[in-house]
Amino acid sequence: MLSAAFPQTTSSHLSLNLRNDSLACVSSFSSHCLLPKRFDRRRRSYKLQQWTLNCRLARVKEPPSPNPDTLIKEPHKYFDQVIVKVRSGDGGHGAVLSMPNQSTPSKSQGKHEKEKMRKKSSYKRDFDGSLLLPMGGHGGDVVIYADEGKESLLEFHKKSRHNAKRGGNVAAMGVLTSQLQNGLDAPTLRIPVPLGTVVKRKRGNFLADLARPGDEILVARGGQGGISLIEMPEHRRKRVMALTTNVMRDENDKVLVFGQQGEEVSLELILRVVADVGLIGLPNAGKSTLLAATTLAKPDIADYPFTTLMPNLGRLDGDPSLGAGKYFSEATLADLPGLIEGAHLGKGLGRNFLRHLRRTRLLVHVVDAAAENPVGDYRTVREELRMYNPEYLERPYIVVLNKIDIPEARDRLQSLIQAISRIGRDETPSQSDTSSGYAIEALPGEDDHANVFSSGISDADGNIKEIEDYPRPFAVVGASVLKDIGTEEMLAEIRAALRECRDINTTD
Ligand SMILES: Nc1nc2c(ncn2[C@@H]2O[C@H](COP(=O)(O)OP(=O)(O)OP(=O)(O)O)[C@@H](O)[C@H]2O)c(=O)[nH]1
Repeated sequence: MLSAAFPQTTSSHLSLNLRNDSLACVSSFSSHCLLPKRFDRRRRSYKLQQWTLNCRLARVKEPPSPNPDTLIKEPHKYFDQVIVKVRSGDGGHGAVLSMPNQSTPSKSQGKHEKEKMRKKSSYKRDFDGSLLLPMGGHGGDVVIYADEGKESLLEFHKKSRHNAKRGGNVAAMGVLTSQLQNGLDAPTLRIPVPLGTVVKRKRGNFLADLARPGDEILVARGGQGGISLIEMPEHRRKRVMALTTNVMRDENDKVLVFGQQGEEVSLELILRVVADVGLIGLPNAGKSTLLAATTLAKPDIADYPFTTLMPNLGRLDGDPSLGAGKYFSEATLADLPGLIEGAHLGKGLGRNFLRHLRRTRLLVHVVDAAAENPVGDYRTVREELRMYNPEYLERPYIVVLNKIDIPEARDRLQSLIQAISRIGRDETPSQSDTSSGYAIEALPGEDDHANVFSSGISDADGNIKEIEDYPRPFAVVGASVLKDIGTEEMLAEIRAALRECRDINTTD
């Protein structure tokens, strides 16, 4: 159970423990938990005090796939997936106006007085001379955009409703004057999300993949402002209609004065980390320590599992030995939360985290070389990847045998390197293998699990492929990222593998 693995010190949001067996929601953290109020069977969600958690059952087809029966009944907390409701602003109202009482200038009035009167009635006019009547302000649009400064979707769990402002009304006292202005347009509500956020309609329609800084999408258009109408007694209408068509004929016309309503949409935001390198391994292997040692990132590090609950990103500098070309070896590293056996079935939040691998082009397997069975641990993680999406096993990767500052690890380093190097197909991935596996961009709208049963899990004869049937690592290196032993060699291997991936990609 994940609950057993969570330490007391984890933040309050971890106190949620949601089981979705038999579509029942149970809390095992009784002292911390927000208790569910009721289950909405149609939406498969529970309304909690402030949060809506979606117990989505994975869509599955056939063994060895996870299916609703085989899914591990673990707490699911979608740190990187959230439903939000946005509402654009209503349009401001126009006004029902009457023409001011104006006496027609008599012949006896002087030129000066006539000019004064003309100025007084110099209403705003269109190019054809017709009167321009003021309009209500446009309601605020809602735009979601990718912002480099944002790291997670957590804030949307706390605040899931976002409303744009309504447009301003025409501020009129009922009489048309030349000073009348349009109602103020409401500002666009711009909602920042982390790079790599996929925006979908709640019912599944793909809208956008905000992968690059500045990518944005208009998700709700603000309502149009209402128009203004001139109210005139019947006998004077003819004259005014020569000036404008906006003359009120009967009471029903008043609906035109009201601003259009804004639209409300429910959206699903899904974060897929955009990184060149994905760090994977069992909890406590030292992934966060590796990230902190090689980049400026400051992930939480502790000697209990699941310290990392959100992918942390760090920027790896280029290789100085490459001179001007060093920038080509710069890369973003993502420290992904630890995988455990059964991750592909949802255990330890595994399915949530595994999807972050899809935009990486190199995997770095971090193995605790001081653990009881490092080779077994390595196999466990490979197996989880295979079960989740076998194409991840076609991706280039290197293995870092970490913690070699510990004597037991150091003593068996060579035998571990040999054992791990032997596991897998004796070739580097071919171009045909990589054409699908290395793709850094996901297909828009493609479901995360859509590839699980693609050709990768079985060979041409339909035989299930084992770990041994997938490529071997580019390199297996020993290091202690904590004590800075072998870090440079490890970085050199990561950069070399990255260059290799780039070369493969450019020849595709
Ligand atoms: N002796 C030794 N300890 C290390 C080394 N690298 C990491 N550790 C320790 O191992 C523990 C776990 O390290 P993390 O970096 O949090 O491990 P992780 O893989 O990110 O763990 P999760 O967040 O659970 O996935 C911490 O106490 C680290 O100080 C190392 O090279 N040598």
